[in-house]
Amino acid sequence: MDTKHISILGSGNIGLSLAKGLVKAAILPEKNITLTRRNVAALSNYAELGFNTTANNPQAVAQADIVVLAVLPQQLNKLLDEIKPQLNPERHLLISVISGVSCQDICDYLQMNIQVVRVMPNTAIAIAQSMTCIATSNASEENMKLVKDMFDTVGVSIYINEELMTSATALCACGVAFFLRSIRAASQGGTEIGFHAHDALKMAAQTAKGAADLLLQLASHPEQEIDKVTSPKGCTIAGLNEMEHNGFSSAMIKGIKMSAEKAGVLYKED
Ligand SMILES: NC(=O)C1=CN([C@@H]2O[C@H](COP(=O)(O)OP(=O)(O)OC[C@H]3O[C@@H](n4cnc5c(N)ncnc54)[C@H](O)[C@@H]3O)[C@@H](O)[C@H]2O)C=CC1
Ligand SMILES: O=C(O)[C@@H]1CCC=N1
Repeated sequence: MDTKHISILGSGNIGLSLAKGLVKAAILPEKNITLTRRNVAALSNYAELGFNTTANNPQAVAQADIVVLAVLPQQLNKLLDEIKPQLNPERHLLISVISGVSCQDICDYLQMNIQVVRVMPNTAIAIAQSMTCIATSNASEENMKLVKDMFDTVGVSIYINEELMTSATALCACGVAFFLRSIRAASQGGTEIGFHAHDALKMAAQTAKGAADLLLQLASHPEQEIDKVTSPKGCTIAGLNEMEHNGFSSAMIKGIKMSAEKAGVLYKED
């Protein structure tokens, strides 16, 4: 990427994961990234690494070409009030990772026609393994490409219609937690049947990684791969059917629907 300066406003879980990913992927050096947080002392480790850290959002915007909005939905309006005087539609590109807030919501609140790209990464961005969905209603093709190139370097990214952004939030961003909980549950099962907890967790995590890679590397369907595991009258189908009798698939589907509904109202709820 040409030497740009990115300011991440609201450097909490996802903001910091993004910052780590950008540096790890050598997209930008620490000195070209400014991290803001109200309690700037909480960023002292990052300051030591060479990131610029401040509680001063307008100053961070003034330094930046790309401004990433990474606060909670209910914290957004106050942040926009604070930075509006510094925003310049000719210069700044806004990237919002905020769930449930449309590009139009941001332009309307700012009363400004500034280019906004909505991006939904997940926390695996810190290790360049994010599934990132990208949408806009007003950004140029050039800026969309710039953002996609950036997020392709820290995982896999796709363009989606903006209307699907809350669905993407549930499936991909919340999804990290869903899959982690299922790995944790598998490890708890493993401990019940004889493995020490740390071994069970490692075994469950590697098994999950292998299962995901079977789909990604072979481009096959889960049921096709499941059929290869389930020997007739065997123990896999016995365990799998027991899980289904207890609502395994149904629980996952209902949870994802619930998260998508909630993601859609986070901004409006406040
Ligand atoms: N955590 C995740 O996996 C993902 C989160 N998101 C979205 O990212 C946003 C942030 O989520 P998290 O990182 O989980 O929340 P978080 O609470 O960890 O981070 C938000 C940060 O913003 C700071 N902050 C609040 N107001 C501020 C202000 N005026 N100036 C500077 N800093 C301010 C807070 O102190 C906090 O550190 C949310 O809108 C969420 O929907 C999107 C994708 C994934
Ligand atoms: O839980 C949340 O609301 C945020 C959005 C997606 C992941 N974390």
